[in-house]
Amino acid sequence: MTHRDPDSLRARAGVAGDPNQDQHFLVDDRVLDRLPGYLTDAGGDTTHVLEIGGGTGALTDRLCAVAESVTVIERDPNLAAFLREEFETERADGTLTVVEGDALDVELPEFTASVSNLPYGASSEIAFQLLPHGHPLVLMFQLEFAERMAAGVGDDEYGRLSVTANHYADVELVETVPPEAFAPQPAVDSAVLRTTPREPSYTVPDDDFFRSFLKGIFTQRRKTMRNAVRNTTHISGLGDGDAVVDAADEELMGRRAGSVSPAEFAQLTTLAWEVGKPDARER
Ligand SMILES: C[S@@+](CC[C@H](N)C(=O)[O-])C[C@H]1O[C@@H](n2cnc3c(N)ncnc32)[C@H](O)[C@@H]1O
Repeated sequence: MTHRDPDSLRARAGVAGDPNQDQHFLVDDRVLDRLPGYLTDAGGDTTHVLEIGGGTGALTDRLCAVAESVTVIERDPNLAAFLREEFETERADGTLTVVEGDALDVELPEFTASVSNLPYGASSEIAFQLLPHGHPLVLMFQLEFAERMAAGVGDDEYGRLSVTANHYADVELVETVPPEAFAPQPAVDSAVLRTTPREPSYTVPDDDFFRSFLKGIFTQRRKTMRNAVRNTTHISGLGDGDAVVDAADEELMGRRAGSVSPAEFAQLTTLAWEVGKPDARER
């Protein structure tokens, strides 16, 4: 199947792309052609694919070819107007809906999967808004961020982002993408992550407390867990860090956060919730 040419789309839209608005359009056909495959090869449901940040529509075009329906959200009014005009046929036959607005403000439609080349300035917020929906995602990020999301325990990049993302899904880095694949070119390499939703193998008593506990601990990743728990009660909201340290496993308290698995963090969170008097319990 022939697809719309990314350079012709940019020419018809009459835009160069504004890096200050996170506008880096994909112009490499091979990368564009591979992106929907990361979803369909893994059996992802293409009934309703959500794309965040449509730009000039090069990816939108590829998604319309594989999905029953697509909704694209685009913040820039000029680009949203261009998408409406360029994809008039797809809109008329019900394949495509164009939503003009900020992905962090608009109400997201029901979707079965998302494939998006994310605006990097909001990629973390958008990813963590999408992950709890429990659908497969194929998302382009800055490489460094993608590596942190996909890292496993013991890896250099393992941290709060890895544990939080792993709570919702298996995360794989499927492709790194150089700056030359985009126009205008970003300053850094990019990477595509595929997330496959699943229930975590552990439970936590309160998701918000789990997140703030992790946030606190990983600000002190070079310290022992003992000191990290004690020193970060202002972030985690723990009333009594010492009680948690006293009740927790000695060996675990002597380690550093980078070697503590998501399941061990969950266990410690449960203990902290029970003995550490977190603020969140009072809500
Ligand atoms: C990295 S570009 C990707 C464009 C296109 N999908 C492509 O691959 O060529 C990100 C797009 O998101 C838009 N954008 C930036 N911030 C946004 C936000 N908060 N909500 C929705 N769209 C946003 C930008 O205007 C830009 O068109």
